[in-house]
Amino acid sequence: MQRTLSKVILNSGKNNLLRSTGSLLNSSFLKATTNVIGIKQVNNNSVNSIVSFNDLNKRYFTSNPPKVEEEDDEVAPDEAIKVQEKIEESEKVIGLSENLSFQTETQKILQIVAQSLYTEKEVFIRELISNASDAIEKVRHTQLTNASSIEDSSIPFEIKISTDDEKKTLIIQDSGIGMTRDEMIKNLGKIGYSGSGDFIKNLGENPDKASIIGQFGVGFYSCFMVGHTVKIYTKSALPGSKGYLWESHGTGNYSITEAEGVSRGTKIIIHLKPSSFEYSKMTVVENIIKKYSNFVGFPILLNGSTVNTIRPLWTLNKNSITDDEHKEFYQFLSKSYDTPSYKISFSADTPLSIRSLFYIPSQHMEKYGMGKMEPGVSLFSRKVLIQQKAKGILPEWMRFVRGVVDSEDIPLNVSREHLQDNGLIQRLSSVLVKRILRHLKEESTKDPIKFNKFMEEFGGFFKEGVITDFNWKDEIAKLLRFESSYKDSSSTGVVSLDEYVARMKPNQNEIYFLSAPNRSVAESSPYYEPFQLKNIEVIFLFNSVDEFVLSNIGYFGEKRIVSVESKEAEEFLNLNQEKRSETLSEDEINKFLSWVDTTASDKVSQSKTTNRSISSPAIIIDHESASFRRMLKMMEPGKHQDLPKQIVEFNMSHPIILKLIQQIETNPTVAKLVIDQVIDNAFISAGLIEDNRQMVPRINQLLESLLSR
Ligand SMILES: Nc1ncnc2c1ncn2[C@@H]1O[C@H](COP(=O)(O)OP(=O)(O)OP(=O)(O)O)[C@@H](O)[C@H]1O
Repeated sequence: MQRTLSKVILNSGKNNLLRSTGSLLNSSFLKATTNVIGIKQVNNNSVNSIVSFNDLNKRYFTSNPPKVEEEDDEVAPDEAIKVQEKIEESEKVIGLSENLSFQTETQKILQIVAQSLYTEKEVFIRELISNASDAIEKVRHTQLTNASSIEDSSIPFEIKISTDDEKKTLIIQDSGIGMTRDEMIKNLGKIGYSGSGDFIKNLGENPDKASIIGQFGVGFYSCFMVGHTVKIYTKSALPGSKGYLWESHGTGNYSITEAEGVSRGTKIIIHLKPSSFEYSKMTVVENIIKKYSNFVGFPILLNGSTVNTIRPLWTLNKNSITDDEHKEFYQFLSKSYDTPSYKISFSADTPLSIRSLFYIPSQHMEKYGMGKMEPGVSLFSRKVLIQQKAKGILPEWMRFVRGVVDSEDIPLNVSREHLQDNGLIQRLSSVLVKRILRHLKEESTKDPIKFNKFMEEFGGFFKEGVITDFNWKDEIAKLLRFESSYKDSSSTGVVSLDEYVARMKPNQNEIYFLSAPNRSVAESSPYYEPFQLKNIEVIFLFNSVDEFVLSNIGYFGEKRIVSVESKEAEEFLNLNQEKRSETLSEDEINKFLSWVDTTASDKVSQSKTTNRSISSPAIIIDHESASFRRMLKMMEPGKHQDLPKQIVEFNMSHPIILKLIQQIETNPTVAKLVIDQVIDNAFISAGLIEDNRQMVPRINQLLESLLSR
C-alpha cells in the first residue's frame, strides 16, 4: 500500500500527472493513508488546492532541486519530493498560497549573503538561535507586562532543534513572539534598513563585503547558505492570530499560505543543499550549538535533550550566583581546573550596554615557557556568541583574563577580522579595562597579602602593559609592587608606588630605585649607603626588566622616578649633605685627580670628588644603566658592546685614597695597580663589570706586594 501510493506521489513530479491525480488525492482516502505513509504535508496541500500542487511543482522542479543519487529501488524516489514528503509537520496549510517577491534590494543582499557573507557556514545556526532567543525574550517581556495578551501562554519558553539525517533537514522551533502575515512580509521580505538601495550601490565591488553587510540585520537569510528550501510556520503571540506557512528557495520569490495546527512562535524547516548535508547530523549541530549558543538564556533542546546546560551567569544578578557556579563557569571558559583568584562582574546600560564577567586565574603557564597565552575573553551580543577568545576586547597584555562580555550594542555580524579597528569595540574595551584595573586596585587594599601574591604571579603582564600600553600605564603603575629598603613589622614585604610616595621626605621630589641582583647586594651598595644614612626609602629592583618598566612610567603623578646612580640623586644628596671637611688641600686633590685622568684614561672620562657619605673610596655616577646593558645584550647576544668611559667620584677622606696619594711618586707601580683596582671596584658596585676574570692577575700582584712589605 505504502509503496503503491508512494509511486503515485513520487511520479507526480510531472505537472499533468499531478493534475490528474489531484482529485484522487483530494478525498477521504488521503486522510486514511497519510498516517500510514507519513506524507501529511503534500497531501494536505493537495487537499486544499490544485494551485498548491502547481506551486509545489514549480518550486521543486524549476529551481534547481538538489541532485541526489538515485536509490537502487524499483520506485527510485525523487529526493526533492521525498524530503518534502517525509517531513513531520503537524501543521496544515489552508487556503491559497500568496506568491510574493522579495524587495529588489533584499534579493541582491540575499544573493550576497548566500554566497559570500560568512566564511563559516555553520553560523547560520547561531543566527537562527539568536532570532529564536530574541523572539522568546519579546514574548516573555510581553507576558511579564501584560499576561492576558499572549496566545498559548502556557507553552514553555524553549528552543527546539531537530535533525533528520535521512530527510536532510534541520528544524529550529521557538515558542517566541511569532509573526503575523504583515510582519513576515515586513521582516523577512525586506531588509530592515531604509537606505538599502544606497547600501547595495556602495557595496559595489568592495572586496570587504562581509564587514559592510555585517552592520545590517541579515541574520535570517544566512539559512539560505545551507538550504535550498526554507519553510517557516509561524503564529504571532497576539491573541486570535492565525498561523502561516512562509516558504522560499532564497531566490526572487516567497509564498505565504495560511496554516492551521501552528503553535505560537516560529518553526523553521531547512531542506539542506547537498553541500550542507552535514547539518542534518545531530553531533555536528550539537557541537555548533555548544560553540556558539551554549549560554543562550532559554533551554535549547536538540532532538529532545537539553544542550545548553550552563546558565549565562553574566546576565544574572551577581548576588544570585554561588561560588561553585562561578568556579564551574570559569573552568568551562578557561578549560582549566584551578579556582580563579578574582572574579570581576560589571554591568552598565550607558553609554554602552554591557554585561560582563571576568575571572583571573590563580596561575599561568607562560612563566613555564609554554608560549604566549591566547586572549581569553569571548564576545557575545544578547547571549549569542559573536567571537570566542576575541582579540581587541582587552589589550594584549591582559590576555590572562578569562571571561565573557555581552553587549547588545554590538551587531552579531560585526567583522571579526576587524574587531580591533571597530570604534564601538574600542570604546567597550576602554570601559572594561578601566573597570578591571579599578577592581584590582580595590582588591589590593581589601586583602593586600592576597593581592601581592597575585602580583607575584601575574606582575609580568602588568609590566608588559606599562611598556606596551601607553593609555593605561599610569593606572597600571598603581598596581605594581616592588621590594624596597622600607622595613616595618606590618609591611607585606613589597611596596606600591603610592605607599612609597606617602613616606617620602618633605623635600623629596623623586622616587629612587636601585637595581641589584639581590637584596644583600642592594643593601651593601655604595649607592644605597647615603640614602640609608638619611633614612630615605629606595626601591630595590632585582629583575633587569624592572628598570625599563620604571623608566617607561617616568613620572608617578608629579614624582619623577630616578636611579640612585643618577645625576638627580646626586643633586638631591648634595642638598641634604653638609660639605665634607677634606683633610687634603685643593692643590693635592687637583693633582690626584689629574693623575687619575692620565693613569686610568682608558676607563675614566672625568674624575671628581664626591659629596656622598660613602664608605667606598670611589663611585661611578650618572652612568649607563647596567640593567639596560644586560637587556641590550640579551636582545643582540652576539654583539659586543664596548663599555664607555665613566665619571668616577672619589672619596677624598677614604684611607685608601689618602695612602695612595702618598705613594703615587714613591711607589708608582703599586699606585697604578691600586687605582686600577679601586676604579674596577667602583665598576663592580655599579654592576658594569660583566667578567671580572681580567682582575685576577692584578689582585695577585697586589697580594704579592702586600706580603713582601
Ligand atoms: N524566530 C523568529 N521569531 C520571530 N520573529 C523573527 C524570528 N526570526 C526572525 N524574525 C524577525 O525577522 C527579522 C529579521 O531577522 P534577521 O535575523 O534577518 O535580522 P535581525 O534579527 O533583525 O538582525 P540580526 O542580523 O542581528 O540577526 C527580525 O528582526 C524579527 O523581527
